[in-house]
Amino acid sequence: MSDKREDYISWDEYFMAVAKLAGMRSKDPNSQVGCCIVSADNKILSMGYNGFPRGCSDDSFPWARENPDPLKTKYVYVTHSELNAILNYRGGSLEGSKLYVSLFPCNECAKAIIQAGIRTVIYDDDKYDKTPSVMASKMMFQAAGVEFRHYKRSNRKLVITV
Ligand SMILES: O=c1ccn([C@H]2C[C@H](O)[C@@H](COP(=O)(O)O)O2)c(=O)[nH]1
Ligand SMILES: [Zn+2]
Repeated sequence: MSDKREDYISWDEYFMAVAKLAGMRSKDPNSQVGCCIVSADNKILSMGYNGFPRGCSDDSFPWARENPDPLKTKYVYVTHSELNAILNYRGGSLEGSKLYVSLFPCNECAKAIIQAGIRTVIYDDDKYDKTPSVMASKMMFQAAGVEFRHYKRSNRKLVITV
């Protein structure tokens, strides 16, 4: 008779939780986005979160969403979680991999995802779904044959004491 645990987390729970854990590193006060790239055989290849590029200090660059001067907003500086995860990968090709992300990718990330050869996107939040950026992402994914599916929340609470 097997003594195997039965309440272990699923692959989807595991990778989305890792993506969200990465997002907890973000200094963005409004949207903390995390990403986890996984091989076709379920090995974690890379992770990323939204943040300013190396050398661009969180103490000198702005996290504001709105300002009459665009140079005083975060948007022109922040590197998105998906791009960071792609750029953080040091192993060669991401061809055929899967990408878990806590927020649906914007059009710029969609381009990078497609060009990196990532084949599947599993996303959680889709709060910007009616924006031209996300609509463009979906059109590009469909044209490029990148599958995207909404993460089905189990609503399980995972408690980690650190
Ligand atoms: O594909 C994406 C889209 C957005 N992000 C990051 C970029 C920003 O830091 C936030 C969005 O900020 P809002 O205040 O919600 O406009 O999310 C990303 O990492 N990936
Ligand atoms: Zn993006």
